[in-house]
Amino acid sequence: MALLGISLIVASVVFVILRPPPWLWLPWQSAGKPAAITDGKETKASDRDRDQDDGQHRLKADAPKIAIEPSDDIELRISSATTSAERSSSTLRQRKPEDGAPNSLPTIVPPAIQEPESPTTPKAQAATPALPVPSFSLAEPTTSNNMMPPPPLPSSRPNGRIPSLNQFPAPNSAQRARGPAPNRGFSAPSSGLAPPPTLSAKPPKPSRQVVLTPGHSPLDWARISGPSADLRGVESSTPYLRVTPSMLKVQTGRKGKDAWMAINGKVYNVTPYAKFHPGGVPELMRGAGRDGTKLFGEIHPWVNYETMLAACLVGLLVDEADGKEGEMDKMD
Ligand code: HEM
Repeated sequence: MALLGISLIVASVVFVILRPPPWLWLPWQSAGKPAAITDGKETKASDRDRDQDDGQHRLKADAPKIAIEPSDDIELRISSATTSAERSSSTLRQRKPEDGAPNSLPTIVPPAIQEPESPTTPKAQAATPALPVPSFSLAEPTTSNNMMPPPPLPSSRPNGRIPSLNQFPAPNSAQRARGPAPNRGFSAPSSGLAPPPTLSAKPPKPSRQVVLTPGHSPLDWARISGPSADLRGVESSTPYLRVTPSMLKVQTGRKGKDAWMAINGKVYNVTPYAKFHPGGVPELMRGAGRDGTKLFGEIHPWVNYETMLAACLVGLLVDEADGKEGEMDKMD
């Protein structure tokens, strides 16, 4: 008898384990985690029968407990499209299972915000440039096709000379055949843009002019050596002399005698001019008692000595024989 009772108890426990009554799940479902959403297709027939047996009580208890289990299968996708209504909408959707099984969970898609077709106030949108904006950097130069190539490097010049423009006028032109223009100097045929020889020559020597004493400026000399002045240092009634080299040689400016100087066949008494000479007295006396034509021309050929020394003209430089003839004529 006791064995029969124990067997019934064991059988009841086994039955309860195998077929648990629905009321046993209520405390667990309310206190534990929410029940998983199950699809009707996957529900076993026995479970459907059990649910039907539970009646309205089971439906009321399970209906509000439909929830979404937070799991890795649900992702939040925010669309960044800017051209449609999806721009400002976010879609919460369920990812399909990897194994290709049918989607068993419902998809929850929030309603998209419908923008009006013609908004009253236009929205500002970032203008999309038609062409890519070029960017500059100090990095290595790229070989992109839309970039302007660098300028060509200057070709190596032979002899390192600066290139010159074409010669003008052309060598075979009629203008060149007539010769250079008057008063324009002579230009080298191959000069091009090269500076004229006067600019490319050596720098001029430093000035050797001296400081003249007061009252001996060029203007003072011009004033005292006017047309009516006679600075020859001889008798005013004496005509122009025929000066021989022997006569000239003793007029050195020393021993109480005036300094005479012959320039281009004319003999001048330069003693009155000595203190007015910009080059100084010693320089002027280098040509005293001799023919100073060459020396004068080497230093300042541009000086108009004939006008400046007109009042100092003594006579003409003649040969010794011509001087003798003059002496003979004077005696006759
Ligand atoms: C043959 C003898 C002569 C010698 C050695 C001589 C020497 C010199 C020297 C060294 C100078 C300075 C040049 C300079 O600026 O660096 C000079 C200037 C000058 N000399 Fe003579 N001279 C002589 C005859 C004369 C005579 C006869 C005259 C008179 C017309 C004269 C008029 C001048 C004038 C006007 C200057 C200033 C030139 C200038 O500023 O460009 N010289 N001379």
